[in-house]
Amino acid sequence: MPIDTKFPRIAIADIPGKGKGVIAKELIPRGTLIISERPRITLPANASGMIDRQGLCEIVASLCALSAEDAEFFMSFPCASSENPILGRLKHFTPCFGDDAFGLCLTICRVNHTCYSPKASPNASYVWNKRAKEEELYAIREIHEGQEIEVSYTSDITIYEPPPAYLRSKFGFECLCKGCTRPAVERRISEQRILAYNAIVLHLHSRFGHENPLQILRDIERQILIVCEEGYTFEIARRADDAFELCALYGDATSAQQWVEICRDCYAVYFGPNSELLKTAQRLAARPQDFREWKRLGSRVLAGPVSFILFCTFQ
Ligand SMILES: C[S@@+](CC[C@H](N)C(=O)[O-])C[C@H]1O[C@@H](n2cnc3c(N)ncnc32)[C@H](O)[C@@H]1O
Repeated sequence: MPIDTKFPRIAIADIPGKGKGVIAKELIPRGTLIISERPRITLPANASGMIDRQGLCEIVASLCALSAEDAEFFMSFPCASSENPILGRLKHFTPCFGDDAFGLCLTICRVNHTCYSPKASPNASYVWNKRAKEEELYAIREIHEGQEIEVSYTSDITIYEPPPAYLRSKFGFECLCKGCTRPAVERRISEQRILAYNAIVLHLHSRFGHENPLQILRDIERQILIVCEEGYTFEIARRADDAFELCALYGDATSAQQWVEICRDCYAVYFGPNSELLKTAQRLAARPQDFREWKRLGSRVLAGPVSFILFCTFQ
């Protein structure tokens, strides 16, 4: 039986094989702020890697200050019998809050992980709101009533390591998402494609000014198509940012503006209205000429995004 929370659009429910999870109680449109939650406990970031005796004492003191209800909630997180009952549970609370702390949010920490894959990918993302000092969870896709809300615990594709190994070593669980439970051959194909993608984007910037920029833009479009097929929707923003830079280096205001509008719209959905990335993208969309290296490589008409990229961006 799902348990209601103080956030009206969601409930906590049992998810087969994953313990508890968060489900939508109603249709949640893309871009919605689903949860905004102040951590009950915050700890310095260095405590998240190696917790020493002093760190453990601080954690225990913080846990003792929880209300009986919150303490019970904390204890309901999964912990293997071989693990320390506090440290084993704390590993569920590692999202970083800003650069300097990690914390325990009682509801957001119930959100399970899914890898990016052609079968399924995250429908939500979390972000730390520095001003409000709250962790926020945004819907990055439309989420249907009854659907599980899932984020990725491994967001950075450019330091790609096959997610199951990373999850095992960092969080100590075997991932049961739709991507990881695909046949091995399908997973291997995806891994090869992502590795090839990483190799190409790693050298993208060093090609600027040395190769035909139209060819580079075509390569960027091809890479965007690959990541869309593999479910890594946020990569669209990263590559659109590269394309924006290239067009701005050649002083093509129209194309630069179209590319940075993609970044702006992705950041708004992924990071909410307060993000610095969003503000920068909004500023550059209004005046691409403010790019710090505007026209450094000359003056040339390039190309904006083709329609399939716009289509992928708004899925
Ligand atoms: C942050 S907690 C999420 C809430 C947790 N399911 C619970 O019952 O409280 C992370 C833990 O949830 C489980 N989990 C999350 N995503 C999973 C997945 N894709 N496959 C299997 N277990 C998962 C693992 O036990 C993991 O250590």
